[in-house]
Amino acid sequence: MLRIDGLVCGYGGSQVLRGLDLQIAAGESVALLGRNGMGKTTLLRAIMGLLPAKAGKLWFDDRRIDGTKTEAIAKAGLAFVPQGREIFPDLTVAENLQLGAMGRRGLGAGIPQEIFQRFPILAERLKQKGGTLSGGQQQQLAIGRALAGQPKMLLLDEPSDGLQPSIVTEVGRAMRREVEEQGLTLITVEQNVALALAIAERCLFIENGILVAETSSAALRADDSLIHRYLAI
Ligand SMILES: Nc1ncnc2c1ncn2[C@@H]1O[C@H](COP(=O)(O)OP(=O)(O)OP(=O)(O)O)[C@@H](O)[C@H]1O
Repeated sequence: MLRIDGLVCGYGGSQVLRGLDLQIAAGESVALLGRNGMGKTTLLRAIMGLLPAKAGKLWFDDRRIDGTKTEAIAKAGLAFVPQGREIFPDLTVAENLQLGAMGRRGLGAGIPQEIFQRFPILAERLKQKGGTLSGGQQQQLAIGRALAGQPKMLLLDEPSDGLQPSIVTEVGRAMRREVEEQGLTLITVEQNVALALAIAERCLFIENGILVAETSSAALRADDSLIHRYLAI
């Protein structure tokens, strides 16, 4: 579903991604792990067309997407929930979700009801302004808004950031069900290894802008030496 060959990308003259290769099949849930500053967010932004590739090729559903505008990439079925959950604080929960639905599916698209099964709190807060929700509720709204467009693939950047443990567990369960029941393909960047293991069946390790190791979540649970090598400070 997603294929990246030799991606080089960065800011100004500095390269962050240095020839990164990656393949993700439809229906897979993959966690991207690595120390701070190794290029995880940069990779998600490059996939969404928010940062231009300096070299390399990207395909989504067999279509080249490097050099493509973000709007067209979103229409093709990719959605991104950035770190810090960028919701519209002055719009209500319902309006946030409505915009997510229309963004990809066009005017008149309704909010898919599965979103309220995933995140029941959103159904209770429909008329409340996004900015008045707690951090955990805003994260659920940000993910719900992305899912309202019924994407084929979702890119999630640090969903646990700033959330209390019980909400992290709830978000993890909701994402796992989205993968298993809706067939969503998912890439999650996450520092919280427990959450990454709960969401993903495959873990990729990034260091200095390339993928340096990969393993199944089951293997990582049994042997955490890769975590010590690529995540310990
Ligand atoms: N807008 C920017 N302008 C210049 N440099 C940037 C910008 N954003 C990130 N960088 C730099 O690019 C490198 C990779 O950053 P990136 O955010 O991709 O890392 P990360 O692996 O996601 O880590 P973190 O968990 O810290 O976000 C870092 O050295 C960072 O300082």
